[in-house]
Amino acid sequence: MTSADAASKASTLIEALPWLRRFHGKTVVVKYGGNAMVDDTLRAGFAENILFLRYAGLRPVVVHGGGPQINDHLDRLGVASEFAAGLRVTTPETMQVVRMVLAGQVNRDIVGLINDHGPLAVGISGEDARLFTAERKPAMVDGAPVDIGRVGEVVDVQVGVVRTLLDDGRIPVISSIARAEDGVYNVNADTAAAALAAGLDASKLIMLTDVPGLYADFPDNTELISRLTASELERLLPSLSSGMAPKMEACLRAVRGGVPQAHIVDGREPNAMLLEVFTNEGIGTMVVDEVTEPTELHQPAGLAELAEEGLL
Ligand SMILES: Nc1ncnc2c1ncn2[C@@H]1O[C@H](COP(=O)(O)OP(=O)(O)O)[C@@H](O)[C@H]1O
Ligand SMILES: CC(=O)N[C@@H](CCC(=O)OP(=O)(O)O)C(=O)O
Repeated sequence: MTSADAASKASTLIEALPWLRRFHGKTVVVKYGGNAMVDDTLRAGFAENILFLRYAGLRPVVVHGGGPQINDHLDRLGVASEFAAGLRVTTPETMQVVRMVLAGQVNRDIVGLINDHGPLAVGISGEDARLFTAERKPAMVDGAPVDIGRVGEVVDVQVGVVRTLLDDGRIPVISSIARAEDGVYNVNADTAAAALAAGLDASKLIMLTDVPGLYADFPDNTELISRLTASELERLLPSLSSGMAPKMEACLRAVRGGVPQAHIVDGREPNAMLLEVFTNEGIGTMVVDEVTEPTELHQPAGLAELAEEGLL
């Protein structure tokens, strides 16, 4: 290694130090989307990043989707996938497939990837210990109500099981399925992650997806919005389409629910999560509440504070 390389590596580590202190012991909910998990190298990198967060002293919680994996399975069964307002139209038969793929396949795969490095991940479904309770979600398309079947809106979150796992040093990995009085419901994973982040009083919600962030004028990709407040987002929401609508709605819900920062980050970018948490600039799109002082968000802990707390 040249001395310039060594100096640059060392300065990256030093840049991370105040952020390590700031997020030490803090809960971070990471939403892992199906489109960001289609490649083996990316999946392995995701597991490493989650472990890095955990070993750096944060309390990461994974909420996963698996839309493309559900589509593949339905395809093999000869069933067409249908979406309305960014949500899967879910018949009782489709619900069986959603549950099987998310809880039986995708959840197991993520838990296995993390546990290749040590016995930390524990997979659960949102049905377990009544983590998520849902009500049927009404949907509107072009101003008219449409029946999207067993799609749920999370109306209650019982975080006890997740806290117990975190207190035990585990990494909870959660499928976006919820229970209601009349059976199980399909919850969009962005929505589930936001509800959980608010329920846990998480310090951050990070949504990993397959775009660098929110584009101002999608599909035009010249202007990426790097930061916006909850009320700016509220005004923008009606103009958003497809996958981004539930994602940004979820960010809004998390921030309004008390989560200080919600981020959209490109899961195809190696180490995206680490760059978001441990660097001064961060990456992607960040949503914050208007009452949050920008300095509070961008100011890592000072070295003097670190020394005071015995961390230096
Ligand atoms: N304004 C926008 N900015 C960026 N992406 C957008 C926007 N509007 C719609 N999209 C689409 O949303 C997709 C991400 O949502 P989705 O496919 O549901 O991802 P995931 O599986 O990660 O939840 C992007 O790939 C992009 O095609
Ligand atoms: C109601 C609804 O649309 N549920 C989603 C749940 C999975 C999901 O959200 O997966 P991604 O995060 O990969 O998009 C679905 O059935 O596809």
